[in-house]
Amino acid sequence: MNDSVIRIDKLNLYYEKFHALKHINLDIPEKTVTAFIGPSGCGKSTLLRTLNRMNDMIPGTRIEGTVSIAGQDIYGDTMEVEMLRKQVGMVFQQPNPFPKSIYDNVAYGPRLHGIRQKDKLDELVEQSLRQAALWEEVKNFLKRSALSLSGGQQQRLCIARALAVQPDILLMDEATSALDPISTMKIEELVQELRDTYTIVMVTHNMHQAARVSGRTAFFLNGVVVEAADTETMFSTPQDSRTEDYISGRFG
Ligand SMILES: Nc1ncnc2c1ncn2[C@@H]1O[C@H](COP(=O)(O)OP(=O)(O)OP(=O)(O)O)[C@@H](O)[C@H]1O
Repeated sequence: MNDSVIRIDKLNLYYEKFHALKHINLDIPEKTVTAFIGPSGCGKSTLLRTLNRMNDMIPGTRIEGTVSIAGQDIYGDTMEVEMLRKQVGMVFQQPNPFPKSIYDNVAYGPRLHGIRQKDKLDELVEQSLRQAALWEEVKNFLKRSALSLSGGQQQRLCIARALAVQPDILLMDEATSALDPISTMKIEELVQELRDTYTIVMVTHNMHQAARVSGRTAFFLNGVVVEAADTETMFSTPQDSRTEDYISGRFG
């Protein structure tokens, strides 16, 4: 396992009185794809959101314990949330491009962080679209509305937008579940290309997807991480009978 870049220690999360995450201890290795799997409502997205403090936006949420990224406590007093979100990008289930041009979607983050020179922006836009395997399809239409793209292209555009601010970590919350099989395959291939450069954490309902693309898997049940292991080990020799029941399709 690569060195851990994210360390989650004794984490509890409450939505008002509801105890959604219970005493989570989990290390997430850098430059690896880690998959969160488990039945609906078990806390996968909730844990993912704690990693870039998206849960701050949900009123009534309270956490205990620590999450540190590259050694820094992200809930500590000195953490700047804007910088955290630059370091930890996120892609959601539904592609959500801005109603702007393809170019402006990708340039949005860099501009927000103060980059104004056209050459530099052009370079970042091209590089990000190439990394997201979309450049060849859109290079002649960069001024076109992002909303004119197909769902799969929109999702790759959202990945390009996330990569444009040069994050270290990319969070993907069921990023292919709204896509057709071919677009899903393209995103999976893309994730495999990105995994040597970025730390990727993905929530997926699809165990086959977890097995195909991740190096590490964590299995969740009722707000608890039951087991975390190398994906191959988890799928071939799960340690906990609940993991075995889930991956063999007995529930969920
Ligand atoms: N904003 C919220 N307010 C209150 N409860 C919430 C909120 N978001 C999630 N929950 C509850 O927390 C629990 C965990 O939800 P979460 O979305 O993290 O699960 P999940 O494993 O990602 O599920 P799914 O696979 O269906 O997306 C669920 O019981 C859910 O109803």
